Amino acid sequence: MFEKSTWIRLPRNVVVGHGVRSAVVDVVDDLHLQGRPLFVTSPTPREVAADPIAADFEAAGIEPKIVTVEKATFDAVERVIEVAEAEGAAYLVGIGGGKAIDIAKMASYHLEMGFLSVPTAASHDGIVSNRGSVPDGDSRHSVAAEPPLAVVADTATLADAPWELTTAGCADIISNYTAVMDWRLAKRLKDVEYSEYAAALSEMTAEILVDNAELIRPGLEESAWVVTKALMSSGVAMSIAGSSRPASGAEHLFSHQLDRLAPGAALHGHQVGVGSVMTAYLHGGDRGIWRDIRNALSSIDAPTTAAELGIDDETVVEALTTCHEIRDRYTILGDGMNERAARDVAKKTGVID
Ligand SMILES: NC(=O)C1=CN([C@@H]2O[C@H](COP(=O)(O)OP(=O)(O)OC[C@H]3O[C@@H](n4cnc5c(N)ncnc54)[C@H](OP(=O)(O)O)[C@@H]3O)[C@@H](O)[C@H]2O)C=CC1
Ligand SMILES: O=C(CO)COP(=O)(O)O
Ligand SMILES: [Zn+2]
Repeated sequence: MFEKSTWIRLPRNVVVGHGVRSAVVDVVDDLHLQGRPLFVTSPTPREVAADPIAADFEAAGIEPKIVTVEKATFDAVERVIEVAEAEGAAYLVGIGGGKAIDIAKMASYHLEMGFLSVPTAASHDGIVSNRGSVPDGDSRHSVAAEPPLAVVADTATLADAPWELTTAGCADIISNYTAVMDWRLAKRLKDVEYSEYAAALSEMTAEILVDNAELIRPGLEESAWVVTKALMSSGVAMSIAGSSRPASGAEHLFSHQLDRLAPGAALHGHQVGVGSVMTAYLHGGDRGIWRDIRNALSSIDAPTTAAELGIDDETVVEALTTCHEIRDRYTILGDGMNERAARDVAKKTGVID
């Protein structure tokens, strides 16, 4: 008997483009959301987007409450939940980079309340996904969270954000190549749950981004457009899969371990990009696609070496040899690399000297 079932939760409205920030209030209306919103933001995004959006709401007769978070922590999620309850908020709006959006996403999951994602940085593919990532003890990887009811991505705001945030978003997408290789390997060796649609979408997203790499330049609003569409597509692949598998393999394990060993040293996307160069080598050896990945990263100004990440060589080796323990996710790292093998791959790919 056929007993399979699936439940894919995707945003109902996706609005991307120049100046669409002013459409948030219309999106709320289109979704028939009633009552008082709670905006979750962080300091810079508050200035560049949350305050102007609040003014639009006020002009429409809606008085939003705003909470500003400084760090992605569970305390911050708790505080947002408390304020939402105390103020009788009807829905949340996450306005900012990954920090603000993840906190809003996780608080709304707990509150069983809808939320809207309004990214101010094209820095990673969590802007549309059903995954939230807030450090919890030693753990750094994402967990299930509320997917947004809508995403409103203003390319004018995204293009004005620091360039390295955009290159981090690009590198997060380029790393989909190795994430999918790991997922297919795990399917073959461990028969893990696998979706060919999600894998193909994730791969195609990386391919389209690489094919359009010449459009990704600082100060070009079109870059924000190309990258944001790719981030959306990658987030949708995760929602179809019901896990971060299509966009997170061993290169993400490596990055999560760097977050523990060298907190705050580099951006998520930049770390996964460098991880992807090395795990591509592990998959395909010298004739594999590791050079293509490295060249794609270089072409959009993303780091390809430990030095460019601002992380020392020994930390890279330590992360490579220990990151398989981070979570129960089978990848090319298997049950772990020894130090000699880790040093070898990092040297052969030019990540360390
Ligand atoms: N859910 C998921 O699947 C994923 C989640 N993540 C999580 O996302 C976070 C990383 O995302 P990231 O966006 O880099 O982090 P942040 O939200 O911390 O943003 C990075 C920096 O950019 C600033 N910023 C944001 N928007 C603008 C803007 N328009 N102009 C100027 N500065 C701006 C922020 O300012 P300020 O300091 O004032 O806030 C901050 O200093 C991590 O917490 C990570 O764990 C990462 C990958 C996937
Ligand atoms: O960053 C992600 C996808 O790009 C989410 O992956 P993780 O589940 O490994 O945190
Ligand atoms: Zn990522």
